[in-house]
Amino acid sequence: MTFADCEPPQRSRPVLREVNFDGLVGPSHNYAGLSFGNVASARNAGAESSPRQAALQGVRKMRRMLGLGLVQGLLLPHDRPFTPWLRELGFAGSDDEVCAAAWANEPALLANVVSASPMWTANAATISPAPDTRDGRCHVTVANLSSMLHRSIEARQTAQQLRLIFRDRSLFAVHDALPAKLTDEGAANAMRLAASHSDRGLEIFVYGVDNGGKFPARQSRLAGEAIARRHGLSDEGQLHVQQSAAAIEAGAFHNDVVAVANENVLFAHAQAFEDRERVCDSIRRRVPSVQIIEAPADRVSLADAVSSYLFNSQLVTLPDGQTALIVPSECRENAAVWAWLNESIVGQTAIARIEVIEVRESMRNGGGPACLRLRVAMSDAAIASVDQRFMVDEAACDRLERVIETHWPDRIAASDLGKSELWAACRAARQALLATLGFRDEEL
Ligand SMILES: NCCC[C@H](NC(=O)CCC(=O)O)C(=O)O
Repeated sequence: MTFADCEPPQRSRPVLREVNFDGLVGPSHNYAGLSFGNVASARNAGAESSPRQAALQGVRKMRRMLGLGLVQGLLLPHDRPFTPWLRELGFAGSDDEVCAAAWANEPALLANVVSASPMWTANAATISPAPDTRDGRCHVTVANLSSMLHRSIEARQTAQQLRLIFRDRSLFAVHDALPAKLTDEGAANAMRLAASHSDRGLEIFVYGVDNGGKFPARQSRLAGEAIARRHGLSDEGQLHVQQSAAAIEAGAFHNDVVAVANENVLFAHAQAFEDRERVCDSIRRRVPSVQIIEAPADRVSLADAVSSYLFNSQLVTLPDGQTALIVPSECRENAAVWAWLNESIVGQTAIARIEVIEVRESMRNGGGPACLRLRVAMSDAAIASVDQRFMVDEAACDRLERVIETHWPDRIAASDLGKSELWAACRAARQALLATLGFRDEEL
């Protein structure tokens, strides 16, 4: 059965466009090696970071998207070091005393509340656009990110921002994070396939299973099922798929390291899913117009997919209807990946065009172009309803660059994490950003 068979014809169906909300890289961006199973994070543990370069690379990415005619939004860095969390663990005194005591007690505790990990907004929430849901609203579930300690701290502040952005409750429903045992990493493990953004879609939830491998599975099946239920998806409109154990073992800690979808195009590694044939058959049955573009393992190994982040590209529809793949520059540096893309993909498949962008600072923590954005398909009325301080145009990029250049630390070395100068610089930088964008203290 396809959607066309079971749906009444939709009258005056609004046109939806995708908005990408990029996470602005926070002033505390550093390499503390906190994400077990994320090979880039482990490899770069202890290296010196450049928060300023990282944030500027992010703004340049937003400019590129605007230049392509796409709609761009942003999510803000969280309060760091996040002392309320340390206080819950019993540390007391002034903010600096709390941080110093945590550092002296166990440096990793402080590293957790300093991490700039909210930049990867593909993990902020899972989105079900309006055409997919029973009540016709766009549903949003904040991710609990409970697999990794540093990321489990994010949900509270993320929820606060998403409620500010999606404030019109006739158009949006923002749900709190699921209970921690239902590990949920948000949109990085969800894909949507539909004839177009405006049509009713098939939402694919990809979960992992822990079966004695060396790396943890970070998304539970129960989380995807709970999200589908609370968002009001139909049975035909959801599919729950197991990520392949081989992909997790190769370092694909989220599905978006091995697969990405846009409208009716699915771009994936042949070893992305546990039961590939069955998954592809169910997708083809439910979305008859789907085009599945697969990288065979003999052209692109899982190791190449993970090191180049080929599938962590943004797959987008340009205003002229063409499909473009926005790849990280690491793809151009990988001979096998670059040859396959140019010989077999561009112009030979639905992917008409490739854009190369550089987000190297984020990549070194395992976050590519797709990790840095939360995509939300919305009608123009819904776009107009969001808090416009979270929408980005060229002038906003100019303002962001100025505040980053003035306030973001140039470098952070591992030993800097315990220094009060760094904590003060991070607080001041965020305050300057909030003031620049017109936020009052009590709002965030
Ligand atoms: N979607 C990309 C997420 C990358 C993220 N990296 C990190 O948190 C690295 C943090 C550190 O090692 O400091 C993660 O693994 O969740």
